[in-house]
Amino acid sequence: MSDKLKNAKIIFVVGGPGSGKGTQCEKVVAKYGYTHLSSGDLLRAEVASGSERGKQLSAIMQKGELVPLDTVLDMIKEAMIAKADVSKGYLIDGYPREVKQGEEFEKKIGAPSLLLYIDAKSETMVKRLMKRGETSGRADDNEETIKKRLDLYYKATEPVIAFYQGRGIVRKIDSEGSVDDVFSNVAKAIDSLK
Ligand SMILES: Nc1ncnc2c1ncn2[C@H]1C[C@H](O)[C@@H](COP(=O)(O)OP(=O)(O)O)O1
Ligand SMILES: [Mg+2]
Repeated sequence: MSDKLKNAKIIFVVGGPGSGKGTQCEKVVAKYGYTHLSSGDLLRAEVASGSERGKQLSAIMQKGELVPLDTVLDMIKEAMIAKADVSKGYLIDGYPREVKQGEEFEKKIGAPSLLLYIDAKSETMVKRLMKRGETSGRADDNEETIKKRLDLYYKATEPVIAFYQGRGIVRKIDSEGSVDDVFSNVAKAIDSLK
């Protein structure tokens, strides 16, 4: 465990692609002063840098697969430490994608006090992603890759939710409603932490 992050408040934000994780996290940042770290955004930044590591990541991400665990975790940890002095807490968005990732996170960084499970129907997620794809420029926002990402989500990530349910830290948030309606429930869950 890292010293600088010893007392950090950590929230895992888990949900399918297009469920609205990023959208809700931005609102939490604005209201609570948390630091939002999206593992996907960190990885895409690495790809954009043109580094050798970025090139390898790019190939994996275009196929809709998961990148190696250590790579993601190192990037998250570096980003957390960089914000340790100013952050009220951390939203870890899109991670853990599988149970093993959660276990490694806890070994290297610390334990989450809450898991926000952003839940939308798969038709809703597909619809939102196709719309996002019109402007996002994301290589994985296309019909074929979306389908793979959803399959992988149900297979690998749903067990993550079950795992943390066992610890009693999961708050399930219905994400079918408007952005503001969803956020009012997100805010309740975060308020319940204090
Ligand atoms: N409650 C909501 N209602 C309608 N559209 C929403 C929504 N939450 C998010 N969206 C839109 C914004 C994006 O274009 C798209 C995916 O949202 P996102 O926040 O990028 O999802 P994620 O980060 O979970 O992949 O859906
Ligand atoms: Mg996102």
